Amino acid sequence: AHANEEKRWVLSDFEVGKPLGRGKFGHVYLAREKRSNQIVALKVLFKSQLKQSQVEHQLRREVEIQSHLRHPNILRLYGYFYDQTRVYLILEYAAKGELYKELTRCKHFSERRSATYIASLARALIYLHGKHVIHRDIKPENLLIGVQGELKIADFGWSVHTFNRRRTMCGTLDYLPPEMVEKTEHDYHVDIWSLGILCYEFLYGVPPFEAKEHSETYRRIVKVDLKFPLKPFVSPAAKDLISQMLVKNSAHRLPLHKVLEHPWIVQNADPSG
Ligand SMILES: Nc1ncnc2c1ncn2[C@@H]1O[C@H](COP(=O)(O)OP(=O)(O)OP(=O)(O)O)[C@@H](O)[C@H]1O
Ligand SMILES: O=C(O)c1cc(-c2cccc(F)c2)nc2ccccc12
Ligand SMILES: [Mg+2]
Repeated sequence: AHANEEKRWVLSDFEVGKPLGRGKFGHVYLAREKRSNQIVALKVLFKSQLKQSQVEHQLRREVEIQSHLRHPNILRLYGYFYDQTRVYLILEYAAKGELYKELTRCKHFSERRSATYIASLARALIYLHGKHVIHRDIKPENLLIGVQGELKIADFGWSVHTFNRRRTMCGTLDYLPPEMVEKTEHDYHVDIWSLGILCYEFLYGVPPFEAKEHSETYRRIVKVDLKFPLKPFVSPAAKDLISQMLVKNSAHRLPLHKVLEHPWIVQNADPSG
C-alpha cells in the first residue's frame, strides 16, 4: 500500500467535533478520522480569504515543508485536502492547547520549566536548520502543548532560504531581531535571537523590549536595550544565557548547540523535554 501521504482525504473521512480556536483564515476543530479512530486537529481555511490575502502560494509552500518534518517538538501535518470553498489541514492535536495562555495564567514560568522549553526549542531549531528551514515565528502564540506537556512549534510560517521575505508588520514587533527591524535580509541566526526573547519572556512574563509605542520597541531592539528586573528572581546563569543570545551582531549570537551545553540549561532542563 502507498504511504498514507498519497491518500486522498475527504471531509466525510472525519467526524468533526468542538472548535479548538479561531485563526486568521478560519477555525480549527477537534476531529476523529473514522477508519483509524485517530484524533486530529482539522484546520479549515476559506479559499476566498486566502485569495483575498494573496497567501495561497505561501500556504502551499509551507504545507509542503511542514508535511515532511518529523520532530517531537514540531507539530505534525498529516495531510491536507480541499473542496469547492475550503482548504483543510490535518494536524496533530495538541491536547494542552496554547503555551501563551499557560504563560498568561502562570504570570511567568519556573527556571526548570523555562529551561526545558528552551532546550526543546533549540533541538527543534537544530533539526530545522539542518533541513535549511529557517525563521520560524517562534513567538508564544505559535507554540502549543502536547498531551505530556511537551512543547510543539505549531505555526505555518516556515520558509526555506528566505531572504528579503517581507514580513507584514501585523502582530507584535517584540520578536524581531535588529537585522530584521533595520534591513530585510536575515538568516538562521534570527531564530537564536527569538529564542533569547522567548527565554526572557518565559522567566519574566513580558518580552525584554516591550514598550507602549512601536517606535520605542524598535529603538530598544536596535539598541539591544536589555534590562533585567529585580522581580521575579532569575538566576545569573539564566541572565548569562539570555545575554549571549540577544547580541546585535548575528554572527556573535550563541550557536544553538552551545545553548544546549550552557550550564543553566544543563542544570535546569528536564532531559525528557
Ligand atoms: N493542532 C492544534 N491542536 C490544538 N489546538 C490548536 C491546534 N492548531 C490550532 N489550535 C488552536 O486554534 C487556534 C488558531 O490556530 P492557528 O494559530 O493555527 O490559526 P492561525 O492563527 O490562523 O494560524 P497562524 O498562527 O499560522 O497564522 C490556536 O491559537 C489554537 O488555540
Ligand atoms: O482550488 C485549489 O486548487 C486551491 C488549492 C489550495 C491548496 C492546495 C494544496 C495545498 C494547500 F495548502 C492549498 N489552496 C487554494 C487557495 C485558494 C484558492 C484555491 C486553492
Ligand atoms: Mg495563530
